[in-house]
Amino acid sequence: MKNIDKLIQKAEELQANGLVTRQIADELNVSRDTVTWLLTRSRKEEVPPAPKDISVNWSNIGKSAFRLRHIGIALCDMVVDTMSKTDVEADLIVGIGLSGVPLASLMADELELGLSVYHAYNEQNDETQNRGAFSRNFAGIDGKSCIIVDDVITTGSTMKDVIKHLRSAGAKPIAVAVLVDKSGSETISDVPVNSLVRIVRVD
Ligand SMILES: O=P(O)(O)OC[C@H]1O[C@H](OP(=O)(O)OP(=O)(O)O)[C@H](O)[C@@H]1O
Repeated sequence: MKNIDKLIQKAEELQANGLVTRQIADELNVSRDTVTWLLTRSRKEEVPPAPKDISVNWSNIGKSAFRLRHIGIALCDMVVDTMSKTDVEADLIVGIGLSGVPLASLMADELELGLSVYHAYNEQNDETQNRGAFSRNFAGIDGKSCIIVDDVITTGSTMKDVIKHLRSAGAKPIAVAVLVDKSGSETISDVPVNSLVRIVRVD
């Protein structure tokens, strides 16, 4: 089966299980436009050209704590390098749930920093609205300098949300660290983005 057919099948399965477009997009690490396209194609309707998008599957890293730890160390190295060019010292790693949290936890351990966790929620009936909160089970963020960790940036909207929440709570987001940045951004809301892989379109 071709990769595209596998994606269509997975999108259909997730839809049948009650997930909305945004959730399917998050699960497949593609944009919402791509999910709409995949589902339209699956119904054999006349389809517009496919959106320009890339599906990221990092499960060969995520399935092994050993691999994840080593990837986390590589990301720490990048972040330390970036931060050595500034006077700012980090206090906290903020992991974005769910997929950013294992990586964030390993990085907090490696850098001997506190660990905070952000739950990204979206409104049930409004796929355009992101809402989120910091978990009370982890470190508080007030006044802290934070490195935000996630697996993938697709549109950047989750990251913008976290940065906004941190600032409004009096914390200072000083760096973003992700495995893959599909937005190709060097900064998001003026915070430098460190990614192991940055995808930049040339067309
Ligand atoms: O840049 P964006 O378009 O905002 O998309 C990126 C976000 O989507 C995924 O999270 P998701 O909400 O699926 O949670 P998950 O970590 O449980 O997969 C991913 O882990 C990022 O947090």
